[in-house]
Amino acid sequence: MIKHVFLTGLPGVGKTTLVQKVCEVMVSGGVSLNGFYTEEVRESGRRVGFDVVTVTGERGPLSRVGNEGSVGKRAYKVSQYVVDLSSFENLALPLFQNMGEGSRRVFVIDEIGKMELFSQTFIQAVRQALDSSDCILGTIPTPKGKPLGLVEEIRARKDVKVFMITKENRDAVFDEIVTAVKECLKIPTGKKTGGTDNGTSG
Ligand SMILES: Nc1ncnc2c1ncn2[C@@H]1O[C@H](COP(=O)(O)OP(=O)(O)OP(=O)(O)O)[C@@H](O)[C@H]1O
Repeated sequence: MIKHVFLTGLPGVGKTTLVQKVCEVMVSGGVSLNGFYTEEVRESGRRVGFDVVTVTGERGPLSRVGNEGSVGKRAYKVSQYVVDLSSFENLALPLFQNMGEGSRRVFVIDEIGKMELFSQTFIQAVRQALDSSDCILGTIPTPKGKPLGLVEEIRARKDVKVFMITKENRDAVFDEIVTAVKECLKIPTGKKTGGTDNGTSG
């Protein structure tokens, strides 16, 4: 029985767009939504960092091009970006406070990547969320370089379905993702279910 759905794939293949489209369908079917997206921030056509944007539209910086000094004590670097962990935690962590209290709720976690994983509190919150009754619709990076502990845990769970997204399959796989999320929420899909599925589709 699957409880959560994650999309993986190379940067820019369309994971966030798919999550947003799936959420639109779910909301129009009466499902409530919580969680956050990560959005790139551009200035004069150049990427200068990433913002965290909650599903209700609150926004704050996750990272910016710069040096550690510009963020203060709790700053970490990923490539040329300095991660503003306090800002990330202030915006993202409160969203996890009422996990599993609503019925038929999708919790968006876009994404669980290197920047977000500097926060141990976030890691603990995601672990709790995985064991709550909310359906997580999240994104994780493709395996590359050093394994990211929590991401490996997610991939290994029997109650998680992971879809591998490519530019070629991103339109075709949409209906399958909607069906998987409905299964997590126990919304009838007209499709027979059976056994556990931890496969990587696509
Ligand atoms: N089905 C689609 N058809 C056309 N363009 C698309 C489609 N899906 C996404 N795009 C475009 O591709 C770009 C990247 O999409 P998106 O941000 O969803 O990718 P991503 O995989 O989430 O990227 P990242 O890993 O960097 O967050 C965006 O400009 C988006 O508008």
